[in-house]
Amino acid sequence: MDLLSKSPVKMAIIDLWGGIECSCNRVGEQFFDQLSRNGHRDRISDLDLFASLGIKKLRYPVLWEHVAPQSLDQPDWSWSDERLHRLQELRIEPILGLVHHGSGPAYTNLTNANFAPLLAQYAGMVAARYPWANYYTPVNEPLTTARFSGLYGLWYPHGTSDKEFIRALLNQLKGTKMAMQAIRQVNPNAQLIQTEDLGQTHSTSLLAYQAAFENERRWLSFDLLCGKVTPAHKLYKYLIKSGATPEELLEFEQTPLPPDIFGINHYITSERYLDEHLTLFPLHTHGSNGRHKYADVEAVRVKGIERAGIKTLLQEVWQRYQAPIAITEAHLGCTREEQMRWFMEVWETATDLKNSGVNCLAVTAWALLGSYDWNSLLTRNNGFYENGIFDLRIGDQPWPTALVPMLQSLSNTGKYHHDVLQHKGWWDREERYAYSHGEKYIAKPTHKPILDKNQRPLLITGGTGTLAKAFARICRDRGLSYVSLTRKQLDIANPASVEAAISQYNPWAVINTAGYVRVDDAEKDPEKCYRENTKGPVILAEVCREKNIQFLTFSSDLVFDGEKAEPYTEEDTPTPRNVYGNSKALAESRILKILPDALIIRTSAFFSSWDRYNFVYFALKSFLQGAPFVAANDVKITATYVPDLVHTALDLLIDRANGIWHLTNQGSYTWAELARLVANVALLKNVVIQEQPVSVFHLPAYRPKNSVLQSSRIRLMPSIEDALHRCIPALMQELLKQKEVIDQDVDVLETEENLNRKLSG
Ligand SMILES: NC(=O)C1=CN([C@@H]2O[C@H](COP(=O)(O)OP(=O)(O)OC[C@H]3O[C@@H](n4cnc5c(N)ncnc54)[C@H](OP(=O)(O)O)[C@@H]3O)[C@@H](O)[C@H]2O)C=CC1
Ligand SMILES: Cc1cn([C@H]2C[C@H](O)[C@@H](COP(=O)(O)OP(=O)(O)O[C@H]3O[C@@H](C)C(=O)[C@@H](O)[C@H]3O)O2)c(=O)[nH]c1=O
Repeated sequence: MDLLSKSPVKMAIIDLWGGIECSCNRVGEQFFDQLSRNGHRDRISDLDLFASLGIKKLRYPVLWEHVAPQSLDQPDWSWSDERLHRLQELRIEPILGLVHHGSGPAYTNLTNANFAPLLAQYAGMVAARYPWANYYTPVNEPLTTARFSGLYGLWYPHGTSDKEFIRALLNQLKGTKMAMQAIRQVNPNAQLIQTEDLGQTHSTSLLAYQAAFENERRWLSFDLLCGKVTPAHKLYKYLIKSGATPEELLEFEQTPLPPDIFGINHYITSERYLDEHLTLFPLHTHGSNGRHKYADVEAVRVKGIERAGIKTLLQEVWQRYQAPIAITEAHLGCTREEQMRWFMEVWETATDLKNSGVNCLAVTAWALLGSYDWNSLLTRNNGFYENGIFDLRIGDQPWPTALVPMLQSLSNTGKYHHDVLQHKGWWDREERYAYSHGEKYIAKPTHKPILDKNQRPLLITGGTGTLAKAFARICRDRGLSYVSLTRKQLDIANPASVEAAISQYNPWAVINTAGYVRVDDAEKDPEKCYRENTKGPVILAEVCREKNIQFLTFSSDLVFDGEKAEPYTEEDTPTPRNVYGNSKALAESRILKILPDALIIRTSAFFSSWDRYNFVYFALKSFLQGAPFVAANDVKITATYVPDLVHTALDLLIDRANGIWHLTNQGSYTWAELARLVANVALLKNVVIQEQPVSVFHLPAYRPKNSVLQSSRIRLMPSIEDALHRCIPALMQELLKQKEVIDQDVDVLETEENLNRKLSG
């Protein structure tokens, strides 16, 4: 047998690199510093976590603004010495970043002629300090930084003209060339990995000229460094008109310093769409180029626009420069499975290109620790956090998300399988659209469940229940294959019924939302309550253990007796004082004995606009009816917005979290205080809330005076007030449709028209 012809073609494995979001941009006199925000500045142990991913190289900051903030004569190398030494021990090759969306220390800035020579001086000092370092990105994304600092006025020196934009760009690129020359004085083998954000601009026919301009401009950093900007270059005249001198352009042409590796940073938002039909687009997307006013939106949201996508863009880089390429930033701020799908798409594309002859070296898992406030383009400290490969909102150390085992497998074998990857990412699904090319876009919500026979689904029990319906809805939105079974289809307390359903659907995880939730009825119907809340979940746990299936189930704040003055955390021992609470506490301990990997989420007091059996709905309905609302003022709880609970539970499940977790929205209120907050958020005046001790309700089941849940493990659930602002507009719409609930006393007109305007902000 001729082995050669038979042996399968050995697929090349590209390298996995990593990188920390380390922007240090200046806005006015304030520096926005990601390394301080993500705590890496004080947590060297992160480097060991990064090493565990199997990364070969790490984009690592030795920022000018950090080492020499006052002057180049007083550098402080202590931080970078310690870190680079540790990287050497960990055999991780650093790619040293000297300026990352910054304008340099306060004694320079992007439009200052001293920027380039001072940067070169700093770079020479870095190379002298770390002569063994072989890879450098002196300035990350000079074009993006020049746009934000010289054209859009967002970052220092806040320029808003082509002149300032081009000056900022040329100074960064001159600085890059001089920096590499200074570095190569010390280490002649030092390589330049020049990074740039790469996208493509699409448009209406009227704005095709602007799109063409932007599609040429995107190459400027690379073209200038490669000496391609000759008088024949399409943007040569624009550069001269914008203040570049023929001499300085000639110098770029005659002394090129091409990147050794072209670093491509590509985001789902990198591709843009320009459209002059302003009325079709929200105000915040409107802008102008001084000639036309138009909206600038993500092309991925526009129906009728064929995006180039990462493959085509990388092929364009290869055709244009015929040089080694690496994806130097692959990151998507989104839910867990979407982050995994995005990275896998970029990884597989780069691998295919490599195997089709494009010299694609690596993909960089970017923002390993996540990033802060990119939704305000790093101009505000609002604490808006996007997790990365590690999530900083879980645990007291960076929490390894489901992307960690994925990257470990990719760096090892180039391959990885997870059931959530079998589905298209939102960027390829119909529901991504918000606009249409040249006409108003009418969304067509898709309600069909996602069950694809090639995918192992999530199996949701208790299908007719509040939580089950919310899981189904959100699984659809997240493209997660699922099957939701009602009691009739799957009785969790009947072993045969459980075996049958699990063999039929072969789920990768079981989400048990089934249960007996009538707390007061349970006092006189304990057997049924223990059957649904204890026996059932234990049977599910046993079968999941046997079949090596993940298991998520829900418990309650009512496992506690409320005697404690402070909030209850996961460390507190359950002390139930009613049948319902006891049934839940019993289930928790038995399940964790059987299946320590089970994920048990304790939560409390649901509210959402997707059901009518919750306290917020009752209160709002009473207020609109002008009826007095009686609320207990001696029972303190934490309330839970069901959509937030479901999203976080799914992320924890995909991350293979286990044990007991407290998941409620942040904040604690008495029921009376919660009712008042509801009225305030709904902007309802003249409501009557009668504050009474809970005893007036004569509830058969004991209610703890304090069942406030707090988590010592997770800090990502939004506040109750924030959730009410997202819940109440839809709930009001729902209620205002019910004519009978309207009472003149509460200014209905105010309510309907103005309220929705105010509530939707
Ligand atoms: N609601 C809340 O505020 C809180 C709820 N929880 C917990 O969250 C989970 C979901 O609660 P929620 O959605 O509000 O409850 P619902 O009452 O809305 O839903 C419970 C579902 O479980 C089903 N069910 C009950 N027993 C079985 C069984 N043996 N086999 C299959 N299905 C069964 C019920 O079916 P059927 O309609 O046929 O009875 C119902 O569809 C429960 O475990 C609850 O204890 C925790 C804290 C707060
Ligand atoms: C309806 C209503 C309730 N309340 C207060 C009093 C009392 O403490 C509590 C009782 O209401 P409920 O019966 O809805 O809540 P309760 O049964 O206590 O709710 C529980 O449901 C189970 C399933 C859980 O697991 C718990 O987390 C919790 O949410 O609400 C008022 O103050 N005013 C009202 O109008």
